Amino acid sequence: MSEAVARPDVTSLYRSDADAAAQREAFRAGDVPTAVYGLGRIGLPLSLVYASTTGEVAGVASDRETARQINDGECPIAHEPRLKSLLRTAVGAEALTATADVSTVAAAASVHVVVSETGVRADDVPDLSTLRTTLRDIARELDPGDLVLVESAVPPGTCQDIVAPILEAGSGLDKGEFGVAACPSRAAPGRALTDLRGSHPKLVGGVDAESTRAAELVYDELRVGEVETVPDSTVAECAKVIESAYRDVNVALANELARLAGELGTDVRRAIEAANTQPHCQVHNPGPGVGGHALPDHPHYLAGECATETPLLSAAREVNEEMPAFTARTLVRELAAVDTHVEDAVVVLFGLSYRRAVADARKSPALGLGETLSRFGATVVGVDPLLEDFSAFDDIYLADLEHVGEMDVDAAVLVTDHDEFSSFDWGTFDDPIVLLDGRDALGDAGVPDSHRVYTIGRGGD
Ligand SMILES: NC(=O)C1=CN([C@@H]2O[C@H](COP(=O)(O)OP(=O)(O)OC[C@H]3O[C@@H](n4cnc5c(N)ncnc54)[C@H](O)[C@@H]3O)[C@@H](O)[C@H]2O)C=CC1
Ligand SMILES: CC(=O)N[C@@H]1[C@@H](OP(=O)(O)OP(=O)(O)OC[C@H]2O[C@@H](n3ccc(=O)[nH]c3=O)[C@H](O)[C@@H]2O)O[C@H](C(=O)O)[C@@H](O)[C@@H]1O
Repeated sequence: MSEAVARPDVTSLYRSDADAAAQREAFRAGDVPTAVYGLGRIGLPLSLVYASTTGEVAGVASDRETARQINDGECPIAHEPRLKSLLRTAVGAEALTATADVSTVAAAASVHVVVSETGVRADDVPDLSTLRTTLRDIARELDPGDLVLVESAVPPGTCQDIVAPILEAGSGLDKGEFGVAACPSRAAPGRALTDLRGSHPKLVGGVDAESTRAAELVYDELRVGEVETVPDSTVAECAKVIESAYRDVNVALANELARLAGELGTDVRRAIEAANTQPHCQVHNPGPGVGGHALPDHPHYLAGECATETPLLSAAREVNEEMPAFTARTLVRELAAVDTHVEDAVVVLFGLSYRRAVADARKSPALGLGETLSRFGATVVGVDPLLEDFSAFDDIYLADLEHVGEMDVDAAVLVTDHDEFSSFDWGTFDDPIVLLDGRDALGDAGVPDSHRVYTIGRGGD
């Protein structure tokens, strides 16, 4: 008869005496108590990935009602494939327990995963206030051997200069008694679970080598995809915001080129497509603006504290921020071409969220476009079949997709290319209208010849 082998008692990972195999086994078995702080668009899917790996995770929600919802198996995040069913399974198996009681969870956990929201203030200075509060809560309960993993996007240097000092000050521990690593989330809403599991490598960089090692071990267990360790936490933080800056600059190039379409008298989208057949050329798509919390904010994280100027990043931001106004001016010109003054016009914005397939209006191009057209005197109506929170749009009228075709309108702007619009029958607008396609996505339903069409980057009829 074989004797049962006692599992070594491994409850924390940083500077653990146990060998790597025992640490991995303990982590997978749920013996290393883990907490995820922030159950939002990224935190909730991430906590479920942790839960399905370890069988036991505590999730900290912003308030009791959200915690109750999650514990009842109700999913507060919509339009995220497989999230609902995974949540029900995890809650049913008691693999995820949500609470708003940060202290109790922090006291019990030895791996602390921080997914608090970060952003910029109105003056574009990075706003880490929620992250700091979360860290102070964790610090009060921090024990030797604990590991703090920062998934939030942050300015380079944050783990070294802000996270570790807050944890030291609040815990009375010294650096080297606990671990800290930047493990920035690179997941995109709409495919969060797939991305978190491993569509692309997970970047992991610690404030010291032992933090990197322990963080690598965690993500190796969590993911089917590769884990890429980088020299330190600042490299990991920097890489994350470089990705957004690259995309912002690239889209700015596309938008600047698109603005030349009229004067060049050519289809710039087609030219970009042709240029991109050269593998070294990967120009992105022009559009009515760049929104969300990543591309507009992260360039400010990169150089905000540096004395060296970054004119390219600033110019890209300016070009992209100007796109809603460019779109509004283009619409005014197209309306004038059919003898309609903008102040007499009813204009419908199709898509209010910042990009396709998300229910999120943060920094959406539709905000600036709606404001500008309203300021010009137009009556602005918005339609978005995905969005649930329209509070940012209190100065425009709202309509639903089923009935908007019955309205008497002068123009429509396709701001966001939600799939739901691809089968919209533009012929339901009986009278000819101006149709401004911001995304080159008018769909399969055909556009009656009587409508006047202008596509950003391609030009007009
Ligand atoms: N949404 C996205 O596309 C991506 C976001 N990220 C980064 O992930 C971080 C989180 O972003 P999202 O999930 O989009 O934010 P979110 O706003 O959807 O979720 C954050 C949630 O966590 C709660 N929260 C924060 N700290 C908490 C604490 N200590 N205790 C309890 N609740 C707490 C907030 O109240 C909020 O409900 C940000 O730094 C963001 O830059 C990274 C990749 C993609
Ligand atoms: C390619 C991708 O999905 N990048 C991520 C990005 O997600 P985000 O939701 O901000 O989407 P995005 O596709 O970059 O779009 C941002 C904005 O830029 C606009 N946009 C984007 C690409 C393009 O060719 N043209 C364009 O106008 C979009 O319409 C949107 O308004 O930011 C996420 C984040 O950091 O929050 C990051 O994790 C994701 O990997």
